[in-house]
Amino acid sequence: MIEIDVSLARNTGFTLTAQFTAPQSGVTALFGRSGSGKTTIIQMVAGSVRPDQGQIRVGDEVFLDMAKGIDLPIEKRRVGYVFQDARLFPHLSVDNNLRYGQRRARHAHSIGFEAVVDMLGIGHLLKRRPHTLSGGERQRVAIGRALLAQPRLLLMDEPLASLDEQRKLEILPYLERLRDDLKVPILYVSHSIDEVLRLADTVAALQDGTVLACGPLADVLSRPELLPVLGRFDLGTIFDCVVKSHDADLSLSTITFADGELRVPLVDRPVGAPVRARIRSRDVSLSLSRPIDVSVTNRLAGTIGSLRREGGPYVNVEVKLANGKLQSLVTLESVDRLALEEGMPVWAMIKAVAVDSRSPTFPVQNEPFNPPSHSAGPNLRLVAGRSLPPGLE
Ligand SMILES: Nc1ncnc2c1ncn2[C@@H]1O[C@H](COP(=O)(O)OP(=O)(O)OP(=O)(O)O)[C@@H](O)[C@H]1O
Repeated sequence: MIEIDVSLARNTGFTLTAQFTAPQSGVTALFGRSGSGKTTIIQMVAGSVRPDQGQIRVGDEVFLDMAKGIDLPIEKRRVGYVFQDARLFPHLSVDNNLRYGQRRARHAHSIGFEAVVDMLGIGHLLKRRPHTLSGGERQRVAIGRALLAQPRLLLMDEPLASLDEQRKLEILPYLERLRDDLKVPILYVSHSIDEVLRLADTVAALQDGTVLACGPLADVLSRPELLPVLGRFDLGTIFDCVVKSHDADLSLSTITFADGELRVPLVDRPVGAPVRARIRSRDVSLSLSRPIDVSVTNRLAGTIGSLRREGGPYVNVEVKLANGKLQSLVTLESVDRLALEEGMPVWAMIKAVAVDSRSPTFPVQNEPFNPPSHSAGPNLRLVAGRSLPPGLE
């Protein structure tokens, strides 16, 4: 396990009191708004910032124990650090930047040069100097350099933050390969829910220097405590699913999870592949009877677990499914009209286009789903089996 229990009062008035544990495997995202203390925590893990009090342990290795006077020097911590900007040596070629990382390794080389170059797709860049690379290429080299120092833990501080959307999409698959192919645990700082959703196994959500929640991604991202971090309209439910089938004509896939199936916009992964589906609470509506003549594709039967009044007209309804649960954000008016109460059976309805499905293993849909344009008309006709009504042609 990675165990962090630290406190620090900055002279700027910022106070950090963070306690959480994360598995010593996979990606743990430190997620929160700007200024919540994410970077401060990883600087403490790296050893460049010392807390006033606390302990940091990674597996058997105690990095820091202020009470016992233990403060392992930076070089003995064996952590790799990737910053927002690549910070490569400008006078060295890509090859020599990577070799520099390799020379810093004080341990047996389990991560080989060729493997890293191959995994990050930087073989063709080896002779080039950093200033001739794109931002995304530079970041891939920086990651390679950090990995070749054979870290026991990789710290990544918003490694995509300085890149435009296109470059981000370019680099995400490499990060996914890193996560899946290497056994190096990663602490990943981000304030992007999309990145977290795509990369993280565990999430520690921070606000104003405290950890609001920490645990498996699906569990943490659906917790109401996350409201200040995610905002009301981004709270939701995450299901770990498997691709069951594709319907290319309709541009839809069917994915299955513990509580049934969902129809979602076509997922670019083979049948049998794992995908994560994220359903925002605001995209889930409720019905007391089995919905028949509605356009909504996905319907799940459950019972109301709880109703929680939010600010304004909103009520968050937790719907218990046979195995899991689903959050729905409705108005107080609807709660009154349907006389919703705990224990009541309901149908939860989710539009197919509202399900954001991403692969925890490989890129799926990098772009938000765009509703079909009129050129998708033939497919729509296929669904209906008849001509579209005038005006929709
Ligand atoms: N060296 C420093 N001295 C004093 N205060 C600092 C220092 N570094 C950061 N802070 C303050 O500590 C707080 C947390 O900063 P930190 O960089 O950890 O946040 P963050 O969550 O990583 O933010 P961002 O997403 O913007 O990078 C902020 O209020 C910041 O102003």
